[in-house]
Order: sequence, then structure tokens, then C-alpha cells
Amino acid sequence: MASTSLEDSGSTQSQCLYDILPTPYGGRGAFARSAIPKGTHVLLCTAPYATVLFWKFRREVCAWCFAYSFESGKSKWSVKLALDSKGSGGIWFCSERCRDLCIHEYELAPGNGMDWWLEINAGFEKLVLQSGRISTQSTPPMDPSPAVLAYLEHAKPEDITQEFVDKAWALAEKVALAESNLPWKDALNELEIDSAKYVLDGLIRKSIEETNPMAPMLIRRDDGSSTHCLSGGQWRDYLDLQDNELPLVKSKPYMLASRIRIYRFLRHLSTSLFGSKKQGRSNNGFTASRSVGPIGENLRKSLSTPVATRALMARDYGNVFGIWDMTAEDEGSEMLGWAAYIHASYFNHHCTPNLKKIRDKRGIRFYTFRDVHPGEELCISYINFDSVEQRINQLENDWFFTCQCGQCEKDLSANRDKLRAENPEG
Ligand SMILES: C[S@@+](CC[C@H](N)C(=O)[O-])C[C@H]1O[C@@H](n2cnc3c(N)ncnc32)[C@H](O)[C@@H]1O
Repeated sequence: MASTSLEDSGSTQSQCLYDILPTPYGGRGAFARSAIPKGTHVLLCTAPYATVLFWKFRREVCAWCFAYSFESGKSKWSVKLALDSKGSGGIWFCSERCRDLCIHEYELAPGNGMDWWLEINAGFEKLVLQSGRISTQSTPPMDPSPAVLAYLEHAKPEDITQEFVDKAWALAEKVALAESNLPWKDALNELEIDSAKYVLDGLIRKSIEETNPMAPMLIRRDDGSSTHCLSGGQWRDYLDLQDNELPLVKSKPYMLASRIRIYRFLRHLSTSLFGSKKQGRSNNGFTASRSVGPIGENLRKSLSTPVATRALMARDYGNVFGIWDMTAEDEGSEMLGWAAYIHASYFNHHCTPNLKKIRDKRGIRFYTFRDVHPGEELCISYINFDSVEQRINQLENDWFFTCQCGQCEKDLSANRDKLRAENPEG
């Protein structure tokens, strides 16, 4: 395998080994420009656009390189970035180097330190702890929504249309506005807290871009090898990803109420941190910050309507990658969080894929593990291999699409031939 490291790999778009083109079965996919030998790195994403490490692992997983403490024989990491002057709350790292890289990245973004970032994280942690109860269940939601939104908790798949979903979000905007200065009362379950953190991370990145479009963290890109290397991408790249809101809500109607609760929570956080436009202080026990600066102002604007939050959540399901520990697969590895690697989200699924992925600290790289012909689609596998029926079921239930890959076509046709041979009459 032609090997490169995060620090030295990279190329410009023109050196890309594939094109994003429409597929015969709908949507877009990545197609090889010419023959690609086995072992070629075809994509390196050096950093996610947005990410979340699960709340329950926040002391065990390095917030910068995603290293898992148990792999190093430790129960938790000890290098901490305190979120306030009392030292309570924090963000944990495996080493001082990782902590310093994180500080450097966020300092570079606006050019005036990283207090704003610590303040936002402290506000999030405080509101999570203040909201008290965190359910260990990921579904269904624990507390009813405000009365006017309660009907969403009982929505059925047959109720779900685009109009139904749009109306619910319009109502959510009104509710969030009316309640934003009242104390937050609902409990979020673990999945909701983790989703809220993911959305917050994406909105922070969007706000950085709006404040400073030249922020190095958004355009970091090297030259020099045949690997196609991209950093996190930009907001418009994220919006180009496939929107999966309707299929998700049709399949799991309770997700609509859940996602609206996440928006209400973040809107509440925004008022806690920044106050509403008219007032400088909130009524939530927080003092609205005076030092959040332009990034805070852009974040406040992003949360003043559900549009950006909804767009982020509409594209997480079906596009993000799990962050797994690096334990050998046969020893059973653990999912530690998830991350959006925008440029990698164009790889479709194939039941006999030609690409493998490997996590590389905060990044992810993809390489061919067999020779690829010119024009062949570059695919990864979204699932573990099973019988064709199990694969189709898993993709329909968890990914909401019917697999159109050549392997399924071949296996289904072989099954039909077998049935015909066994029942020549029927
Ligand atoms: C991560 S996205 C891949 C890029 C996507 N095709 C696009 O145009 O943005 C995953 C989505 O692609 C489609 N997809 C991926 N693999 C597929 C396959 N084997 N058969 C049919 N659709 C597939 C499904 O709609 C799935 O939800």
C-alpha cells in the first residue's frame, strides 16, 4: 500500500482519482477516472466537519485525536482543559500535545483566543447537568413536549408527509421563541444530548466560517502526493449532502419530536449564553456573555430559527461515520461517537466493496483493496456481510434504501434460479 501520513499527504482537486457523477440507480457516487491499483489511498479527510464524542465517554476519549484511554491501559485521560475558572467541567485529552493542537486550532479561527469556545462548551455542559436526568435509553423520549407539540410524540408513519414535517418545524420555531427565557424543564436522553453536541459543533464551524471565511481550519489542504486530501469542508459542502430527514421520520416518527426537542434545547442554550437580541441577560441563571464576539453573534443568529439545526440533523443520519476504537474487529470494538467527513459521504454501499476505510486520529482515509477498473464505482460497505436477505433487510431498516449493488443482483438472481430448479413446476 502506498502509505502516507496525516502530516505529509494531500493533493489538489485536480489530482483526484475519481469524479462524483450520477449513478444508474439514483443519487451520486464516486467513479474512477482511470485504473487504480490495489493499495492506493484515494481519499484522506484530515478532519471532520462536525463531530461528537459520546457524553458518557467524554473523559475516556481524547477530544482531539479520539484515542480511547482503555487502549492505553488507563481508565480515563488526565490532561484537561477546564471550562471555567473554578476548574469544574472540562474537555479531556490524551496528551498536552493534543490539548495544544486543539487550542491552536480554535485560536486560529477567529484570531482572538479561544475563550468564546470554552464559554460555549461550559454553557452546554451546565445546561445538560441542570436538566438533571439523563436517560440511559436512547429512545423513546422521556418527557412530553409542551402541550402544543405533544401530538408529535404519537405521530404514526402514515401521518408523515413533507407538509406534516414542515408544519411541525414551523410550530417548533414559535414554541422555542416563546419559551427561550423560561427555565429549561425537559430531560434529554443520551442520544439527544449527543445529537445536540454534534449540531452545536456544526453550528460553531458554520459561525467560524461566517466570521472568518479564510479560517485555516476550514481550508487546510496540502500538496504533494497522489492522495486526495481534504479537510472538514465548508457549510455549503455540508448542505450538498443527501437530505435524509423524510425517510428517517417516516421510519421512526418519534424522531421528529426528538429533533425538535434538540433544537429547543440549543435555542435555550443560545439565550442562556448570548441573551436574546433585545436583552443582554437571560433568566436562566446564566449571565449572558459579553465576550462571545462575532462568532457568538453568528451562532445566536443560526439558532434564532430552526433552519440550520434542521439542515444539520437532516444530513447526519445516512452520511456520518461512526468513530470506533481501534481494537481488532474480532475482539469487538466500541463506538465512541460519530463524525461527518463530508467528502467521504459520496461513497455508496456495495456488498463486495473495493474500498476500505481506516481511522487516522481525527481523520479518515480510504484505500483500494483490489485493482479498480476505469469508470468503476468506488464503494465501501455500510454493514457486515450476511446473506443477501439479511443485507437487504438491514439496509432497508437502518439505512432506508434498497441495495442496488451488483452483488445483491447476482445473489438474488442465483436464489431465484435455485428456487426454480427446486420447483420446476411452480
Ligand atoms: C452516504 S450517501 C452516499 C451518496 C449518495 N448517493 C448521494 O447522492 O449523496 C448514502 C445514500 O446513498 C444511497 N445509496 C448508497 N448505496 C446504495 C446502494 N447500494 N443502492 C442504492 N442506493 C444506495 C442511499 O440513498 C443512501 O442513503
